[in-house]
Amino acid sequence: MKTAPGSWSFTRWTTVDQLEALEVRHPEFYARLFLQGAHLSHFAPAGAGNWLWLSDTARFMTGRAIRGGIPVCWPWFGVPGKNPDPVRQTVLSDTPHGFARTAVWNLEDVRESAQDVEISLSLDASQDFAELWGGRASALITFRFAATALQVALTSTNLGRTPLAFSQALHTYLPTPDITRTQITGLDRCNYIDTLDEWSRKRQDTALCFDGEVDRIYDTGGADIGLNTPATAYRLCSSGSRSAVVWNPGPEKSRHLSDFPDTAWQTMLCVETANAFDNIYVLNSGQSHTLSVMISRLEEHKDPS
Ligand SMILES: O=P(O)(O)OC[C@H]1O[C@H](O)[C@H](O)[C@@H](O)[C@@H]1O
Repeated sequence: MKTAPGSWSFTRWTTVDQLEALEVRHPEFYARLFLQGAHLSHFAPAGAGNWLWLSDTARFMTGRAIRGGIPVCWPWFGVPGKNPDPVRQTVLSDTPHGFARTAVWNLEDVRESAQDVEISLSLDASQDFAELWGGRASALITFRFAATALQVALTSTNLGRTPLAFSQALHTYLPTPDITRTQITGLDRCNYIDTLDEWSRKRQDTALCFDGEVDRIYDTGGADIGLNTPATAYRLCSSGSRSAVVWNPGPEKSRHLSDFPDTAWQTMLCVETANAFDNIYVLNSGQSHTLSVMISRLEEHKDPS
């Protein structure tokens, strides 16, 4: 059922510090979605805590990326200079992760039912970002919240006359009670770029465990990814994605990160649904591409160790 503003049953506008957000209080789940960055900070089925990690020192300020939740990195991922030529040539800025995560998106649609809520936001990147980027494109993002899963789908459309290259990520921050007892499955036998070892190419032979800083771009070919923490297990099923970025800043880098407590690396990690480096994609004029992830989680369980 599509509903107009004012007739929403579960969704309402709210303001957090300087930022406007939509808050969904559905009997089955809670969510908070900021217009700036199309940034989801909270998703929690009834009776559960936030499935997403959000920094205790996150700031909700105009033009500032929120530390935690799901930042949208678009139309480029990472440092522009590290992107392959077709992406780098379009970028006119040094800013990492594109402009979408600090741009104000437009509300397109809210659909509510007894089972789920869907919210769509759009960003027109055809003119306003000309100082930062040489492309002309639009982005449409749809969040679908339900008791058992969170789904995010980001569609990019090339509005220009010539082919346009993109890198991108749904930069999901997830919580763990203890990063040293956290494991990622589904990446074994995948090749990856180790950005901490001069961007050398390596192969993952086992499940991925953490014993310090990790910053890697995996070639997943679209495989599902599992995350096992001492408290629970997540499953991330993607489509339109050929990369996964796994990031934990470790103790040293944490001290220099904005809006990030020094010890927070012990209780978070990012598993990013992406198309990056070798897996950038090029859209012809008028063509669209959708990147999506569905995140589900087991009930919290007692630490087995
Ligand atoms: O600090 P930010 O710009 O939000 O970036 C945070 C992190 O994002 C990604 O995971 C990159 O792979 C990391 O190299 C980067 O440090």
